[in-house]
Amino acid sequence: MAVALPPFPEDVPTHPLLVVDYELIKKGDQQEMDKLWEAATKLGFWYLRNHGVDEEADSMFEMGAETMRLPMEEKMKFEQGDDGVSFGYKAAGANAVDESGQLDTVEFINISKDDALAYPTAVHRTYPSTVNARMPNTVTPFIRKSVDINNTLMAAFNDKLGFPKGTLAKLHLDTVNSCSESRCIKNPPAREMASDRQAIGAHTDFGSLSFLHNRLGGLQVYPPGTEQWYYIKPIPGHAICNVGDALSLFSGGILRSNLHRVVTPPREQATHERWSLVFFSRPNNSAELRALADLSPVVAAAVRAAPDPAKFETGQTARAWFARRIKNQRIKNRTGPETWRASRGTEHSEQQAAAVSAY
Ligand SMILES: O=C(O)CCC(=O)C(=O)O
Ligand SMILES: [Fe+2]
Repeated sequence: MAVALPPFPEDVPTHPLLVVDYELIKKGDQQEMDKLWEAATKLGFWYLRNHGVDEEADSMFEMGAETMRLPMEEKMKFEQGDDGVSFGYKAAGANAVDESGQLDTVEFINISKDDALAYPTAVHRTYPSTVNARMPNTVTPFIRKSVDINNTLMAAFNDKLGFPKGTLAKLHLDTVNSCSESRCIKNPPAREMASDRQAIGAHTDFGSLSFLHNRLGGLQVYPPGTEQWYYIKPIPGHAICNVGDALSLFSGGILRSNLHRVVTPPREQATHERWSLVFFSRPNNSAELRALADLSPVVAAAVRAAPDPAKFETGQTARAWFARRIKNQRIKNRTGPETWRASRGTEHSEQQAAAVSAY
């Protein structure tokens, strides 16, 4: 990863994101809070600067590279399986990227927050030696800092949404099990695959907040009110944050969980390996995914104004929602287009259909 990477090209369709300063958010700066709110409600994506996690992220990329270099046979001992569990290793081609069953091209290693915080006790599962070796000095510190950042952002949303203090915090505890995890992702250079392949298919994130680090382009969003995919340009020192389904549901749709995907990096960047790193905050496993209208008049009004208020009553716990989505994107579980449809979250069905045919 020490190789110099070609710059992100100027001539591809790119969507700007608001830049939120984490230090200012921590200080409670009102203008910065307003910017965060605008970003989270309109597009659901923003850049985060001054987050202080660059060193830990670099070490996580090293851990990822060491892990992906292990023999396939070794990695497969830690494979995530087909039962809706995400923790562990996922090989390239294990997931569908669309209704037709095209295969994804990324391999990744997912490490549970619960396992990292309790290490060396295995709460959910064990990991490859390359992960264990870096658990105390790399993985756990990265996860701790990421949890802190996501919790701080969630506290800001909590107040703007009109919830009693600590409402979202209680739904995202470190003391109960959740599907929260870190993910280090490797996508091979384009010469090793057809360049029109999707690395990760169009999706909304399954949990509450995602904190993403990438170096090369390839991430694209499908903004509301458009009918096109746009690249998000990676900017050094800027993480990319986005809202997932759970926060969108808790907030009665006020916070936006937007459709995105990963494709081959643009132009000259395509011939390079693409690495990315995410920390996903997800609710307590037992949390029910529904609009918390009883806890906030703001959310209650949003639900009343929604064209289809019933969609905020999922009848599913965070754990069940997540397992359903993971399980139905696994290619081994595919029976037909209905399996892909069963893997969907809060994606707008019309927007989803337009996005897939626009590819
Ligand atoms: O690799 C990226 O830039 C984004 C990854 C992503 O969207 C995901 O893993 O959910
Ligand atoms: Fe995502």
